[in-house]
Amino acid sequence: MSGKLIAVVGPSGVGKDTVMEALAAAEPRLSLVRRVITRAPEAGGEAYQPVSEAAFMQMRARGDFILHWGAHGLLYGIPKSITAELAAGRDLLVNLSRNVLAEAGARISGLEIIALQADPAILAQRLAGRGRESAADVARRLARVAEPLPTGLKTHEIDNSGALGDTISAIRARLYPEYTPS
Ligand SMILES: Nc1ncnc2c1ncn2[C@@H]1O[C@H](COP(=O)(O)OP(=O)(O)O)[C@@H](O)[C@H]1O
Ligand SMILES: O=P(O)(O)OC[C@H]1O[C@H](OP(=O)(O)OP(=O)(O)O)[C@H](O)[C@@H]1O
Repeated sequence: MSGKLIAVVGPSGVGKDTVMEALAAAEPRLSLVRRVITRAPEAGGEAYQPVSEAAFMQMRARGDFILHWGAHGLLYGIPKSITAELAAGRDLLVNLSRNVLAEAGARISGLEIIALQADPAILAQRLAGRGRESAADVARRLARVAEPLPTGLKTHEIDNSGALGDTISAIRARLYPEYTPS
């Protein structure tokens, strides 16, 4: 049976990368998709493939990406090779822009969406605490307005304002109905 692509989305600072790491560590069925990003290699956070803008454009022209988008002054690409991994039955976790979900749903069968939410004051606090961006970049991230989520896709809305462990249990229960919290 084909694997499912699980897209984690939500505003900057909501905890996408943190939740994805913890989920992949807890669920042996899940692997993380490594994104291609025009971000400096030393920026930290998720494991990504850092590339120059020129290299990104070349990869895009070659058709290396199944999805790509721009946000926060950066370019992001999802390698086309994920289709072979899904066909091999692997479940994959990927951090996507909310703006590419409709396209993702049209291209990839078995897409499920984890839409993370948290209170605005918590987002501000978490972004400041993360320390990856300047104060100006944090302000821009908080002001970013995304498209509403498309309808007709299998979407799980999950609140990550509380403890990380609670979020992980809630997501596992939604993705894998046979999961029982220990
Ligand atoms: N449930 C949580 N409780 C406390 N801190 C969290 C929680 N989830 C994420 N964080 C923290 O919030 C910050 C932003 O998380 P991150 O995963 O980078 O968010 P995103 O990828 O959505 O921008 C990080 O410093 C992370 O450690
Ligand atoms: O269109 P949106 O849904 O608002 O998403 C915009 C971008 O923000 C996130 O990136 P990234 O993980 O680099 O930034 P973040 O850690 O600040 O969320 C997400 O993965 C998208 O690439």
